[in-house]
Amino acid sequence: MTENSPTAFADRIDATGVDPVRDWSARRTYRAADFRPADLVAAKAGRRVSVVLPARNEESTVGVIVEALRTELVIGVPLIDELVVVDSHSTDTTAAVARTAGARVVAQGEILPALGDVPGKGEALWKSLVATDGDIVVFLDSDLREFDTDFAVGLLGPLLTEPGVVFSKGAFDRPLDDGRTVLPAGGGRVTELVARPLLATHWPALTGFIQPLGGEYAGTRAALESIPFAGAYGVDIGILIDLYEAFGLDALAQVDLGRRVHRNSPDSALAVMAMHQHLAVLERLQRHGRVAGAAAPGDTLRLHRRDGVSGEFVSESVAVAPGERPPMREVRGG
Ligand SMILES: O=c1ccn([C@@H]2O[C@H](COP(=O)(O)OP(=O)(O)O)[C@@H](O)[C@H]2O)c(=O)[nH]1
Ligand SMILES: O=C(O)[C@@H](COP(=O)(O)O)O[C@H]1O[C@H](CO)[C@@H](O)[C@H](O)[C@H]1O
Repeated sequence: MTENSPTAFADRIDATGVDPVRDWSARRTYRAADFRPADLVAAKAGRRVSVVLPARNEESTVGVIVEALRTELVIGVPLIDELVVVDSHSTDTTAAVARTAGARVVAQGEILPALGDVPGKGEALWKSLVATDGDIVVFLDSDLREFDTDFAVGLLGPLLTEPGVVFSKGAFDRPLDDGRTVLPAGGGRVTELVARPLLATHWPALTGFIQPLGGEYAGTRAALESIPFAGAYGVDIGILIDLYEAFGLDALAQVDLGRRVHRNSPDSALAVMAMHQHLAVLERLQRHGRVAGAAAPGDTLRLHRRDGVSGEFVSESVAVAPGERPPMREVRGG
């Protein structure tokens, strides 16, 4: 148990009105613009940085992302020491496009073959730890549109400059591409309908994370190699929960990366993704002793939006206490 572990961390507003999540957010929310690549190169102080892109059938976007990272943050300034694409059983030209753009491409199935291979993003990220050697590892999705290398700079910022921070997660606006146009909001459907309510119920301390499922995050190798990786799309929420349980909230940070546009899957695919969240959370409820009765469930849903005036993210808390009524026959004395 760390000084910030759940049993020590007052997960909800206490009697004095102190809101620990709001205090954490004020202390550990950064902006990509807070960090300059050249300053971060100096801050590396001998540490190596690996950037990993898990990619399954991303031929239309992976090349642009790799080329931008290589041009600006490998050749332009030596911030990134290795740029690796994990080819996650693609059936298109993802591997060739990524290689041509300058990435080292590793086939997911060829890493740790003795341990077999499980389809899914979680396997790609877990195996990437074997295929890379950086002291800090940055994960970026390969289906991003409008990619900006500030995503990597921002995520590396707190890890290279804030002692004690072992993990940083991207925060951003989530437009929704409905196939005809890109709507300004509406993305992050599994986040809003599944992950955020699950965390509000079981891990209120993590409700300050604006995008708990976003695929853009970074961690120290030591921290990432100390926790299990949930399979498939449960990996993202699993890493967040397990690093919180192991290192406490103040070791985690989030960085405002602006706006994130990616390929939006159909609802049918999101149902499977949603089930991955439930399975990852259920496993962690048991593992971290948050079984029923160990702690009162959260009763507040913290919603985030970008303020039109300040341009900063603001949050509002909605009380959620549905309660329950007893069987009517008991009320009637039956
Ligand atoms: O089996 C898989 C599934 C997904 N991905 C990658 O993981 C990232 C996030 O997946 P996806 O875009 O399908 O999720 P979404 O962002 O739509 O929730 C993308 O770079 C995918 O190419 C992967 O490497 N292996
Ligand atoms: O945030 C979400 O709800 C989902 C789906 O996003 P959209 O509704 O398609 O914008 O996307 C995220 O979730 C996946 C599962 O954790 C991550 O792997 C993806 O990187 C992330 O984009």
